[in-house]
Amino acid sequence: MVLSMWKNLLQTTKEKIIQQRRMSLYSQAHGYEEELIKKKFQEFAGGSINLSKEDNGIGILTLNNPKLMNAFTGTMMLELQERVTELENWKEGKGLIIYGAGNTFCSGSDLNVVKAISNSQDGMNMCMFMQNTLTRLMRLPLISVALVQGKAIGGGAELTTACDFRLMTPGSEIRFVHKFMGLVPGWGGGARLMRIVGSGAALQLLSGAIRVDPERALRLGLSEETLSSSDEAAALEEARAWLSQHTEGPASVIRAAKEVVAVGRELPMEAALRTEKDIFGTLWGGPANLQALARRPKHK
Ligand SMILES: C[C@@H](C(=O)O)C(=O)SCCNC(=O)CCNC(=O)[C@H](O)C(C)(C)COP(=O)(O)OP(=O)(O)OC[C@H]1O[C@@H](n2cnc3c(N)ncnc32)[C@H](O)[C@@H]1OP(=O)(O)O
Repeated sequence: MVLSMWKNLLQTTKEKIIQQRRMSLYSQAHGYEEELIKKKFQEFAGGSINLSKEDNGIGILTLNNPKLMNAFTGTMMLELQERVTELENWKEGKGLIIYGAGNTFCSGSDLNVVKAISNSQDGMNMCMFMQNTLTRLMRLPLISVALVQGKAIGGGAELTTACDFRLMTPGSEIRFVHKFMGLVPGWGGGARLMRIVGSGAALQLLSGAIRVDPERALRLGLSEETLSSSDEAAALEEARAWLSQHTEGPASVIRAAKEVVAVGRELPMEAALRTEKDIFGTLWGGPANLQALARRPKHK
């Protein structure tokens, strides 16, 4: 009786955590017209967003539109949303690598789309669509890495900030070129960049549209490591090896570690502490915890 009540409580807590994570920032109440912008995106087809889920719990998300330096067409924005939903439902997942096809990361929105939706209503809807998607991406219970080869420009630079970590290859760059477009970031990249590098550095990168090479990125704490290879397959292998160090272990524990950090990053202290308590409760007395107790490991 007590056990079944405990199990029910645990289940409710888990559902509450999942619901919070998947919540969209914008709804109709904010003037957001999702169906309208989705219909518009359908008109601008090309490229794809591909996902492969590996047995080791690492997902590989490929931005695939190399003839436009992996710029986001309308259908790619729609596919990104679908792949994020797929990743939210991937219970065995522990990590995610995002990279671009053809040795370059992503050059932001397809400028043909930008031109065609340059009115205010479409622009706001596109902004809210991408903020919703990238916020859900950031909150995935997966440790995520942007593998930056070649260029991450505009919206591409913004996308890297929705990942937990950035790894750069020699000669690559991250550049917020928005000011040259008469804009500021609209996919949430400004707010996220500020939290990664601090307000002074973020302001410099945005106002100067500064080209951030791997050395500068390391200094700023924008990049975790400069990989040794610029070759696509070799760099991907290096990124896999880097990420594996952090994803080794039971999925329940790795996912919970990411969730604790994700809520700590976003919520005020008291709310973060309460959520941490809920996440802790999903692990305490669970299989990984009991097995560890039985093994009595020493951490020398
Ligand atoms: C504001 C933000 C948002 O929506 O919120 C955005 O992301 S706006 C988008 C911000 N991104 C940009 O403004 C990127 C503009 N593109 C560039 O600066 C450059 O193409 C680079 C990305 C630096 C790459 O230069 P690189 O000399 O290596 O190659 P390239 O210029 O020959 O590019 C190869 C082909 O890809 C196309 N291409 C590159 N980026 C594109 C983009 N974002 N939209 C549409 N086409 C694009 C080029 O026009 C070219 O096609 P053709 O050979 O047919 O000419």
